[in-house]
Amino acid sequence: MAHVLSLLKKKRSASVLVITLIYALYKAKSHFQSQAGSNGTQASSHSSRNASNSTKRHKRGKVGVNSTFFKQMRELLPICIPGVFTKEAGLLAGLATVLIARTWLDIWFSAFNGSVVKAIVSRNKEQFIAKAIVEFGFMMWPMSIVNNSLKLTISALALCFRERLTKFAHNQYLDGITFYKISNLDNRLQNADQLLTQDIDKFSENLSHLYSDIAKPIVDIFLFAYKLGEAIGNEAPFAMISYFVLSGVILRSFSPPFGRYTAVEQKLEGDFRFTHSRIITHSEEIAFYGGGEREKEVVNNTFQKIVNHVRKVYTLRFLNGIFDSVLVKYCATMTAYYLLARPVFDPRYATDNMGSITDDPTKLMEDYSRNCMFKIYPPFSPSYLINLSQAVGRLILTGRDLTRFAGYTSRVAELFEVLSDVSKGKYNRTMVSSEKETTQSKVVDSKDMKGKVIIKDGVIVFDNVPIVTPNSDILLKDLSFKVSTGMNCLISGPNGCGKSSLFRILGDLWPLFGGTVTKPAASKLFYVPQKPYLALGTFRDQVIYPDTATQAKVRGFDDDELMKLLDTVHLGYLVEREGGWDAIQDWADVLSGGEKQRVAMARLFYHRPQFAILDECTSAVSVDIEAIMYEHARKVGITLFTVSHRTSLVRHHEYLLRFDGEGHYEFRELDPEDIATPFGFGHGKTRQQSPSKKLDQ
Ligand SMILES: Nc1ncnc2c1ncn2[C@@H]1O[C@H](COP(=O)(O)OP(=O)(O)OP(=O)(O)O)[C@@H](O)[C@H]1O
Repeated sequence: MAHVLSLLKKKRSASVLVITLIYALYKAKSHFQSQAGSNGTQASSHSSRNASNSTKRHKRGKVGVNSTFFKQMRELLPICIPGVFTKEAGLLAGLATVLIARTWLDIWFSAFNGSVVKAIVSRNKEQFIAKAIVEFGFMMWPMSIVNNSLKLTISALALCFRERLTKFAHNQYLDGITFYKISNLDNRLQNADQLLTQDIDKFSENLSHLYSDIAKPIVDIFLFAYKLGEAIGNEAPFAMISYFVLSGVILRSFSPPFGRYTAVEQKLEGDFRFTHSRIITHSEEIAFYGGGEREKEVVNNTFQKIVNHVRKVYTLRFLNGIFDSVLVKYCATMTAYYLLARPVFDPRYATDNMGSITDDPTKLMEDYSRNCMFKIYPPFSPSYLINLSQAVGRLILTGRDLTRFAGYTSRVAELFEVLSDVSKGKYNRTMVSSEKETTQSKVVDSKDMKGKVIIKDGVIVFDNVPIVTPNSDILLKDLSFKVSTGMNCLISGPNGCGKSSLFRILGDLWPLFGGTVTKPAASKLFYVPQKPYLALGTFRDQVIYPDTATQAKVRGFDDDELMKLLDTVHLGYLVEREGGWDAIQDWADVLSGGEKQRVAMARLFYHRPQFAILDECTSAVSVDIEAIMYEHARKVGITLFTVSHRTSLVRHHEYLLRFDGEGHYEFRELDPEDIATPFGFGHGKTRQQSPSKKLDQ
């Protein structure tokens, strides 16, 4: 009686332990779900752009193995495996062959091990040598080759998938100016760089494993269930599989949404990476300001968010893992012991391969070891039951890992969706209303724009064109002016009034909401910014960017011709100083501010467009060199639009386009008075406009 009571007590404490564990898992899951949600929101709250990301995530709902996941996979798989006669399809076929070979070797090994155990138990030395030395010595080669071929094929497949996806993404991202639009007009993606580098890689890696993680267990389940059925009766594999299916269902309903946590983690990693890349990009400015401490605070805060998130995920994985192991491993082992021992203890269930009453002990040992004994040679297991359990267990764990994979899938699919939308001219943007302090997501489709573009040489005409920012703020309601070849135009106005925005519309960077723009083809317009972009490559590449050396040669520019361009901007000394045309340096660091601006002017003379937009691009150049460059531009027939506040530039221009920053502008001929008071407002016709308003108000 006392024994029964103590057993009952033990059972009760075991049940209490299990209930406590399930409760802890449930609490941790719900606590963490709310944390993960706020994490995503917190990480997203530092800008309106990020706010949209979190809104988007909420709208998209749970990241997991659901209909969205399968839809995303249907879109991504044809990119990874574009056809039957491709390298990827070949590798998949190869992988299937290797997987079948692996299963065959597992079956061979189970039978082989039984024979070795029998040889030992019956003290049969000849049989032992024939099996353990000769047969195994021969078979170890195919085992080793098959195992390593499996790893090789999976790695090759992952690389092929990554290559396909990355090249596909690059083709869209770097097609035209999609890369600009993704970060300036659409704000669904925050870290395109991370998506293109890390997330595609992780997705490819997981996808390549997925095939073997699903295909191999399925093949194994059928084969080993058949073999085990032969050995200990057909109900045994059926009972085992039913048990696993049931435990899989229980696990699925209790498992936290690891897929969503993976997506949040990737986003936090992207934010962290971004804070570091900003420090590298702006190192000089930060150093001058002595901003190290401030930046440290920012990067540490961003990093802390990752640490908190990952720590919580690990905790949850720990609790989930305990529950998993008990259910999938240990309870399964108990069930397996029971099924295996049944033919031995109950003659009704005995078969020729296990538990027959006439069996001698060595035969029983051989049968037992073949059917059950635990794994001794990873990764080959000598037992049907272990192989079967492992196959089902692997399938269940793959199902669980699928949620993590769904996280990567959702990020990569979102990248491709945004790339496709943006390249078709569809932007999704969160508008921030300062008056109502609200954010609102808005879809803009370039096809709905009423603006018209006419391509024509020798003239730039803006006819009632509104200057509207991507945030739908109207800087100017309708702008009209006409500049023909040879008529340089000076543009002035206070900061933020829309001078550069005008050129963004002219250069097709921003959509044209209305009116008509007449301009030459894009190749006949050239933009020179205040901070010139210096490319990776040789010194020659800086002058001819974005052409290549071969294209420059085709255009008739050898190094002597390029030297003449450099002499025009008084930079001839640079070639020798920097070690020749083929020298490769970090040009943004090596050249001074004025030198960079003069290299950009040499680049302008190399391209010799019909019209050039000079956006404060000579601010660091002395007035005399500036004059030489302007005269040269006129000599070679480049008509200039100059944004500048320098009075010295007035004499190089015929027209003035001036904004007052309150929605008004004037366009008129420059007259001698302007040299003294250059940008006096009101000499000519002034267009009155209401100040900045939202487009749809
Ligand atoms: N990508 C963008 N998204 C939303 N608004 C923008 C974007 N780029 C610029 N703006 C807004 O458009 C307005 C005009 O900017 P723009 O760069 O044209 O000014 P600017 O006249 O060239 O100023 P500055 O003389 O300082 O260079 C500013 O209020 C700016 O905040």
